[in-house]
Order: sequence, then structure tokens, then C-alpha cells
Amino acid sequence: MEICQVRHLTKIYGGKVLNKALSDMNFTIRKGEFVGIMGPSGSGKTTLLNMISTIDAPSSGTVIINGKDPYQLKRDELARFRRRELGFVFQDFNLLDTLTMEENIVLPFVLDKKNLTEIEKNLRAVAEQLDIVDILKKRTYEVSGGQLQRAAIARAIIHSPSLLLADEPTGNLDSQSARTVMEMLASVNKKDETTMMLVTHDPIAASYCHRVIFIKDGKIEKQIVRGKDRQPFFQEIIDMLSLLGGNAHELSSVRP
Ligand SMILES: Nc1ncnc2c1ncn2[C@@H]1O[C@H](COP(=O)(O)OP(=O)(O)OP(=O)(O)O)[C@@H](O)[C@H]1O
Repeated sequence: MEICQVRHLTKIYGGKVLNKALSDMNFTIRKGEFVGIMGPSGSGKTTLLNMISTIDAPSSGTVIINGKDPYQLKRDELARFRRRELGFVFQDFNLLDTLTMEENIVLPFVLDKKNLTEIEKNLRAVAEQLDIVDILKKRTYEVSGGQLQRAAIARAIIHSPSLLLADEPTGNLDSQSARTVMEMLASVNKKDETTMMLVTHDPIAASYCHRVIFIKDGKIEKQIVRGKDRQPFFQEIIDMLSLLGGNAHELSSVRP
């Protein structure tokens, strides 16, 4: 089953000079897949993420998520679609400082007017899954970056979205916390069959994906698929980044 279909996706930004940030892009993400998007700075990763996360409309082409074209929906339908079908994980966590971890996590559910028993049941399940039961009553300034990101993942999956979108989720973390966060994402993907798309510059994070799509100048340059082991996949990613004009030499001391 296809969860995300990108068809002939093109984005041209206006201004004095027209800028074609995405050019006739096509790919599909199937249910339960964990797909990484990589590419040099300015290649169109954020633009692509914005189209799929329904933040910015394409100039032409379509994005179909779970069988629906979000850009055909009315405003209130789109807000509901975003809340129900999508989950978001960001580099800077996007948790509210005035709320506790558990209040942050259940917020999308409360907005969707779910009943209290269902909220509590789901909260318990995701908190155990992400190993954050002990910090649920704490606020953002009382916990570590890794714990904040695990709470953000809990918030992103509590409503079982069709597609989880992660934008540089390890960007603000030390290497050990980054690894833990990626292991948690991979385990959520495996256990719940949550379909995931990860945009990242981090080759270690990308090595947890099943498949990585490399983009350059708004077009797909290549896709690589992981075999059984992560180590050779990590090496393939590094090689591909260096071919694309990435910064492999800076990463030569990095080990997955
Ligand atoms: N709002 C905008 N208006 C005009 N041009 C834009 C806008 N947003 C992005 N661009 C241009 O579109 C192209 C793709 O940008 P985008 O931000 O999608 O790249 P990226 O791969 O996410 O880069 P980075 O890795 O540095 O975040 C770039 O040439 C950029 O300058």
C-alpha cells in the first residue's frame, strides 16, 4: 500500500529571478517504509518537506497522502487532515515550555477532542515505548535534549499518523543521544509499522533508514536501499555524499 505519492512535483519560487527549487520529482513511500532524504545545501530538501507536510503548495504536480490530495481540501479539512494523518519531529523539538512533557505529548489528541480514557491509554503506551515515563511531569528545562526529542517523537506518534515527517531530528543532539533517538525511531517504525520520512544531513541518522533518496538541484539523483547491515549502508551514504559534492572528508572519522 502506498502512503505517500509524489508525482511530477515542481516548485518555482517567484521574485526578481524565478527559482526552480523542485523539478518534476517522482517517488513513492510504501506503508511501513522508513525513507531518508539527503542532498547538498540548497538542493530542495526543505521545499520538498514543506510540500509533503502541506505547509506550502506545489507550483505543479501532486502529493497524495493516504489516498488524499491535501491541496484539494478546504481550510478546516486541511487542518484536520494534518492533525490526523501527519506527525512532525523537528530539529529544535518544538515543545511548549509552559507545559509538562505529558501535556505536550497529548496536545494533538486534546485538540482532536478524543476522550480522556483513550488519551491516557495512548499516553502510557507511547511513554513506555520511548522510555520517558519518569519525566512525564517535568518541563522542558528540566530534561535533556535526547529526552526532549523522545517526548517530541511520542507527541508525533500518539495519534498513529499515516506518515511521520522528521526534519533533522538529531541536529541538536550529542552523538550518543542522536543514536538513541534514531534507535527509538527505528523501533517505532518496526513495531508499529509507522511510515517515516527523514530529512537529514547526518549520514549516521540516514543509515537507520530502509532507503535513502539523494536529491540535487531539485531532482532525484539516486536512491540506495539498505541491505541487512547498517555499517555498509553508512559507507554507501558517505560515498554518495562525496559524489554529490557533500562533505565526506569531514566525516571520515565518523563511525556508525
Ligand atoms: N521562500 C523562498 N523563496 C525563494 N527561493 C527559495 C525559497 N525557499 C528556498 N528557496 C530556494 O530554493 C532552493 C532550494 O532550497 P531548500 O531550502 O529547499 O534547500 P535545502 O536542500 O533544504 O537546503 P539546506 O540543506 O541548506 O536547508 C534554493 O536555491 C533556495 O535558495
